[in-house]
Amino acid sequence: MELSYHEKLTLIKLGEIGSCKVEELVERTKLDQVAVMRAILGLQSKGLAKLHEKHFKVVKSTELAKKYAQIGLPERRALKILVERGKISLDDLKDVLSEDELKPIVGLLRKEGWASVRKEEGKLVLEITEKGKQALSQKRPIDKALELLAERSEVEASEIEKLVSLKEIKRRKIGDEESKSEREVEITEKGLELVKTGLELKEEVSYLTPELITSGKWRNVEFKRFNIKAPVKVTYPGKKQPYRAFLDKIRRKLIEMGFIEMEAESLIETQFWNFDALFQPQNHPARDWTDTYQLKHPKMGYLPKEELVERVKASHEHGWETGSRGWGYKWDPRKAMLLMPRAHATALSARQLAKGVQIPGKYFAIQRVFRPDVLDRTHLIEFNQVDGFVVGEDLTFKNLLGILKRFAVEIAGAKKVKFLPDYYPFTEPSVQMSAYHEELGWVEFGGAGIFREEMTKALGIDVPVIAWGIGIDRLAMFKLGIDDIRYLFSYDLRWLREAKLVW
Ligand SMILES: N[C@@H](Cc1ccccc1)C(=O)O
Repeated sequence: MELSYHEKLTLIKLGEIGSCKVEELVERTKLDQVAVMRAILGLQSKGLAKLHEKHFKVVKSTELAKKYAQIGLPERRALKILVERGKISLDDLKDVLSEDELKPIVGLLRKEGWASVRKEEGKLVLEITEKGKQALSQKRPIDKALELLAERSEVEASEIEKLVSLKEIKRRKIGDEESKSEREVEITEKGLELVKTGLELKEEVSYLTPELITSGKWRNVEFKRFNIKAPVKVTYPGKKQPYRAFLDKIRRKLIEMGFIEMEAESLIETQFWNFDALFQPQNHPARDWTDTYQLKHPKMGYLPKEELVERVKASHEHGWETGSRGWGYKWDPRKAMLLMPRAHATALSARQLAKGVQIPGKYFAIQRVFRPDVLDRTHLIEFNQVDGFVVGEDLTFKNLLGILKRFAVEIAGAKKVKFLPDYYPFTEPSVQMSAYHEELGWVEFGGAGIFREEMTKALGIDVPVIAWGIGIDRLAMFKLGIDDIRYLFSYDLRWLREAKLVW
């Protein structure tokens, strides 16, 4: 049987006396009250000790009791005078009794049979009796009760009641009644046996310290077991915003998979990087104000170095050196300069390719993007995309599907994936990917494809680039257990405190 150090110590001490009050065990073990109680309860649950709770009444002495113990009860004080003088009037008692005490004194003395009472010349006269003469040297039960109370200040009611009634104590205002309980512990047969067979009392420690290790003392101590299932007070330590934590986990995963994070300096982009560099024609309907936001002020930004702009222009107009015929229209640099909040994270991929990349190389970005929509439970005008690409000599469409599948498994925890043909102006071929989620069913996960040569060549890349863009907010909703996408940005303290992130 496994006993804690406190339990062992308590059991050994209890074994020495068999049974005692909890307080006594506190004294004997030199542990604090809480530790002893916990040990006793532990021993009790193992059948080694029993805790009995006793309820009883006590009488607590009052200030008056202490005073009376010194100067004597009123009737005794009166008796003293009587004994001295033999015969007195009430006035003679005024020096030794207060007004309150004076009132009932005649009745008291008579009841005790210590004095006879007569009227002489219209005045009450008290005269000592034989009994009265003896009384001074005798203790009545009430005198004994008073002594007890004065001595101990708290006496078990049953003890007092052997002398006088509690009613009498109260009437004389020398004691107040109070209920008390006392806990007594008793060792059981089983406990006694265990003590007899000898318990090894090793020092128990709760914390492993450097000193314990370096001194080698750890060999001689016992490590306290923690009950990690014990209920505790709920606390809300500071933590990351749940959605932020989710995004950070995705970032971590991608970094672990060997991806390099792309930089994004701002949320604002020129149309050049959002569209033109991606071979998206200037008359493409997605460039319309209904599909993207436009910046009112300032309206325009800067284009990159001329050489690059020229290549992009040539690609759009006639396909440049790619063998493609391009889109066959007059490319307008002023349109490319318009500023907008970034509408997809693929803009960052274009920027990275133009900046230069490691070949082979893998890149990603987690980016806030903006698109006009009507806000509701499942739509926000801003959301997050994870975009990325892999660049390398021999990459094929098959590699793309393999990577996407891995993503769906690693990021979404999907068991199955499905690819459907799709269209994007910047990829050929293009696919749309859906991931099967146990609870959500088929979830559209994102788009992907091989970047068109008209795009990559203009950006200075001569090898295949496979690319994808994934929307992760629906996944976040699921992981965070919410059914309203607006909650991702909620200030609701309760949600912020309690939202769980199970990866
Ligand atoms: N940018 C596309 C996704 C995509 C990225 C890269 C390649 C193909 C498609 C979107 O926002 O839907």
